[in-house]
Amino acid sequence: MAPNTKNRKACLAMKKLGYSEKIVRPVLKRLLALYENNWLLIEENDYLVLIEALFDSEKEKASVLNILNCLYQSNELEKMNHLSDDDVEENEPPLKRSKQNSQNNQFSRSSHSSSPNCSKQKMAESSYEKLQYKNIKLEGQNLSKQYHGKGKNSSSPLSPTGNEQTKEFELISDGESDDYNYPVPLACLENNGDEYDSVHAFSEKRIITYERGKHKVFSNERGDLHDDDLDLEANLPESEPMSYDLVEFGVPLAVIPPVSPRILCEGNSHENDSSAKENCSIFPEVIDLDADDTCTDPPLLLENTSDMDGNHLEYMDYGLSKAEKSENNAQDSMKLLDIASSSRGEVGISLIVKSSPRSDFHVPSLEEVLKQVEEQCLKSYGIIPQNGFSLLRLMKDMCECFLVKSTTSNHIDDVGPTNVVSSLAISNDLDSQTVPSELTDHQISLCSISTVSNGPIRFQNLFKVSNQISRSIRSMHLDLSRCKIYLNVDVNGSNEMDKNALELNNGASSSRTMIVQNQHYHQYIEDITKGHEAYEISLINESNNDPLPKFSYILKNVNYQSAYTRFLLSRISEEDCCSKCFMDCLSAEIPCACAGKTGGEFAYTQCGLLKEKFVDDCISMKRSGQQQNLLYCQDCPLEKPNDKSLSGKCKGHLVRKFIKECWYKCGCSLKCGNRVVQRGITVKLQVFMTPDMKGWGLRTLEEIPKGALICEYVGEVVTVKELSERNRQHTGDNHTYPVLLDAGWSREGVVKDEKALCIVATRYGNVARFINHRCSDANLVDIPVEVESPDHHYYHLAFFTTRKVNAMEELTWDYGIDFNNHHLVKAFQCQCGSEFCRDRKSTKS
Ligand SMILES: C[S@@+](CC[C@H](N)C(=O)[O-])C[C@H]1O[C@@H](n2cnc3c(N)ncnc32)[C@H](O)[C@@H]1O
Repeated sequence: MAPNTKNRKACLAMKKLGYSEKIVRPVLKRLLALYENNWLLIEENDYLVLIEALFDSEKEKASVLNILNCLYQSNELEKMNHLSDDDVEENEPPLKRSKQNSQNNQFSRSSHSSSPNCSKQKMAESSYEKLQYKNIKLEGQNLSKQYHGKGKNSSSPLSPTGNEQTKEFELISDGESDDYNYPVPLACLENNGDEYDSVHAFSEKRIITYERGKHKVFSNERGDLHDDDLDLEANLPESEPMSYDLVEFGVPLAVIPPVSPRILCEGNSHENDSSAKENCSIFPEVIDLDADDTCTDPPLLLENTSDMDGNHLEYMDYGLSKAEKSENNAQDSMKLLDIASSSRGEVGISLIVKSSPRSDFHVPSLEEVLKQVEEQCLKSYGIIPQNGFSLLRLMKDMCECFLVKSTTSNHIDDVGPTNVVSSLAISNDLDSQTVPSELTDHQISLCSISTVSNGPIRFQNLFKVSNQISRSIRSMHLDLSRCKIYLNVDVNGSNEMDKNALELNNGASSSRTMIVQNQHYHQYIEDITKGHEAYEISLINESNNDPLPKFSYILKNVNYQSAYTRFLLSRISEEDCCSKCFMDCLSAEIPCACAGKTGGEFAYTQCGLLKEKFVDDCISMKRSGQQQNLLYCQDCPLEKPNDKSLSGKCKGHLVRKFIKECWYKCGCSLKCGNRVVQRGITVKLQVFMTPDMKGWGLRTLEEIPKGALICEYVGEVVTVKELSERNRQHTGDNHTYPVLLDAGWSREGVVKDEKALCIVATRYGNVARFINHRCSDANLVDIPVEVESPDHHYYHLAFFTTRKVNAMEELTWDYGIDFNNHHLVKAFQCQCGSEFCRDRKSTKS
């Protein structure tokens, strides 16, 4: 398909969601530039990235609107009065309008009272509100009609309680959406008779529709709303035999692949790419069926030039179509961003900034520039600081990416492993205070070359990476963040080395481990999450030939057949939620209701770590828990699932400290007080084969401070009954350990085994499924986090560090196993190696 047709298709698809072509085109153009005209990425998941980008651009517009409202006073925008509603509607997509309506209602209330004199602003706001209100009403009707239609027609085995679902939905759409700004996903229900054939996801509206076989599944990001949670097995046609393979390849609900991920797999043979792929066939690569349609224009050769060592560099221009280029060229003869690689595998990023001549030009400190740009990025793109965003990281990622992309051929053998290790070891010599007199192959260097002349100023950054890296990027993990960057300044021809050497990972000079792994491993996967997590999580096996773990990576829990985790909004009382929270609660004078759960104070510090005392309390409750903090239920579901004849005498459940996340009703997510169990991992982690018989394990490649959130334990939510059923049927899962959600039993009385829940991450899970057990002195502690549930029948489990963890340390948590008296699953023989190991059998052996 020609790009033009693709353009049209995209605009049409967006039109269905209420975005006019006028809005879509510029956003699409930006995306195409960003994704290097890779339509596949844009079309994936029914234009998910485009929808997200549209939301983002709408957000920006909303803030501009606020500013405009204020400018109103100075009459500068008087003419805006003449805009008709139709004009506004044309530019405001309905999806966005309903959301903005809710937010606007909140803000306008306060602004009315705080600025009584601003009458024009008030006028603008109230007419805006009217407009918004009109829209949400209409959409609400639309939605319930659509939904009821679906409910009635659906014969999905996924909906065992179809009536209930309709009831739940009515409750939300009729009464509460207005009050609580419930982001009801309207437009995506407008199916127009077309079948959904893949995952639909809306980042803001948080709806995902997913169809498997003939069934449609609707859910929002919080998993709380309507219709069916994923019923993995019941959802398969009856004629299809239920096999694990089917499950592994199925796309579970809530898996929203943001981009088509690229997996680098290493087989035993480097030459044979296809065999490498086979090795990781559990993570099937996205195949570009439409390959002919993608823009296949070869990269444009802009100029040939040489690097500092006189090596030939090929500069390529990325991201702009020919038409855009000529358009740009008319205004600007200089290219903005060039990436170059030399025959020796060096990579250079060149950023050219044109400005008018200035006599006071001086080369600024690189640190200052980076800091300022980072701040601007955080503001402009709504990046969450906790996610560890840094410009250097971005540049590093870009270089790595470039190298990976440019070295998929078979040149790996060019450089021997010993060679690589030794040269990198030199580059990582952070002790050396002397600035090298010349840049060598094994240094990563960022050079700033500026020439002051009467003409425009040319400012160029050049990022050099050694050729060895490019050749062997697939065969080792290279952590560039531990290298130094030297700023080399060349002003008016006089070459002066700046003393301003920077380390890429600010202030982490204490951890000087260069993570270079030997080439003789059996398996390597660059990113087991396939791009789902914020950071790649690699997998490496240097120890044996064990098969790769078979599971599907998911970002949030999915419900297996009978597990019930949907909660009605009406069940959450006002004092238990923060319906009015929209800002950063942590800086509010009075903590919001969520803090009530953690003694009136937020569990987190301003910088997002758990407060030290809170961590310590959780650790000590857990450690002493085995003896003291146990609660006993009358009729314990855990003690009798396999054998009904057993007494069911409770062996005690641990009392837990809970964190309450503050986003259920207000949807304010990370901005708000207690941080949401964050799905993105903020440190680089690696799955590795443990040398001590524990199977795969998880380690960190970076130092982590105490109290940092690592990840949530994500998997299938199953009832205790279902779990024991599975255990009876299937014995093949050697390395699996379910987590029992048992914290609510003390308050709720008896929970029947049909209702009691566990999280199992054997077939579906996230990175937490690789975290091994360590008795007592583990470096992680699991803390229950209440998000949507008003009781403790269902909750999330999040892992936080109990102390500072060094790079390359294995991450472990205490499963709380009583090795002499195990509950649902047979305990393994503990190999944790802790001096406090509770498994007496294994400490003896
Ligand atoms: C949640 S999984 C952890 C990942 C697992 N090692 C794997 O290879 O997939 C739990 C399983 O890992 C193994 N395991 C975890 N901690 C262990 C330990 N301290 N000693 C021995 N085996 C352990 C057990 O087989 C357990 O059932």
